Amino acid sequence: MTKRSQELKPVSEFISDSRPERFVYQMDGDRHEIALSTENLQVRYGDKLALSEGDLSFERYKITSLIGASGSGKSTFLRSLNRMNDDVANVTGKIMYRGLDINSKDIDVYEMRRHIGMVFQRPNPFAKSIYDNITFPLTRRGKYTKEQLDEIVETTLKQAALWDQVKDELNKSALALSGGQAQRLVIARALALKPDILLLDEPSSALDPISSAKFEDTLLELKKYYTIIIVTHNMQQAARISDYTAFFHQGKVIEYDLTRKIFTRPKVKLTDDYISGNFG
Ligand SMILES: Nc1ncnc2c1ncn2[C@@H]1O[C@H](COP(=O)(O)OP(=O)(O)OP(=O)(O)O)[C@@H](O)[C@H]1O
Repeated sequence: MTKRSQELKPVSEFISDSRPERFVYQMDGDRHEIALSTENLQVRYGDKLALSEGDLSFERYKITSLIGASGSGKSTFLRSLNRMNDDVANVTGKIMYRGLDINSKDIDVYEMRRHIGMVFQRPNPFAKSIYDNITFPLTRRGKYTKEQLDEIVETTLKQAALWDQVKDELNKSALALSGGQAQRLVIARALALKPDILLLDEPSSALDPISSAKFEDTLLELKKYYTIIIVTHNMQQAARISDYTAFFHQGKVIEYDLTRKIFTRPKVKLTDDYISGNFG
C-alpha cells in the first residue's frame, strides 16, 4: 500500500458503522433518513462565487430535483457532491455522508465515487462492447469470476430497463446503441459499482419524448434501492418524478420543499415566477 493510500479515509468503513440516529430528521411528525447533506457549501471558480448558499439534506430512497435557470448553479452544486469540481473550483464547506465529511482532503475520492455515482447529460459509453462497458470499471479494481460478472451485467441491465433489448447482443459495440439505450447503459454501468446515491445531470435532455418517459419510469423503479438527485430543466419531469425539489437562483437555494408544495404552493415569489414561466 502506498503512503498516500494509507492516509486516505476509506468511505466503506463508515458504511458498516451505521449510526442511524445521526441521519434522521423529523418533518410533519414523521422520521426521515438522510442519505447526504451539505453544510456551508460554497463553490468558487477563480474569483467567481458560483454557489454561495446551498445547504440541503437529501432523504434516502427519494428523488430530489434541482431546478433553476441556466447558470443558477445546479450543476456546480451537483458536481461538487462527488468531488467532480475538485480540479476546476474551490469547494468549501462540508458534504456529510454517513457521518463522514467527504469534502475533506483525506477522503479516497475514487472509493467515495463508488458510493456516490454520477451520470452525465450526454451518455458517454466507452468504445467497448455493451458487456465490457459494465464490467470494465469493476475488473480494473477488483477480482470477479465470469459467473459473477455475468450476473452483474444481467442484474444492472434489468434495473436500467435495457436487458430485454440487448441480451442477445452483449458483445455488440456500445457505440451502436441509440441515445436512450446508451443513457440506460451508463446508468447500468453506474449501478454495477453498487452506489448508494445516484447523481444525474440532465440525464434525459438528449432523449426523445418516448425514451424520456421510459427513462422516468426507470428512475421511479430505481428509487426503491437508490437515493437519486437529478438536475433537470424539465418542470413536468421534476413534478412527475421527484419527491423533493430545490429551486436555485444566482448560486443560492431559494426554496426547498416537497415537490407537490413547490409546484402548487411555493412560499417564495421567485419560485412561483420560475415554475409558471414568468421569469426574466
Ligand atoms: N468550469 C467552470 N469554470 C468557470 N465558471 C464556471 C464553470 N462551470 C460553471 N461556471 C459558472 O458557474 C455558474 C453556475 O454554472 P452551472 O453550470 O452550475 O449552472 P447551471 O444552473 O447548472 O446551468 P445550466 O442549467 O445551463 O447547466 C455560471 O455562471 C457558470 O458560467
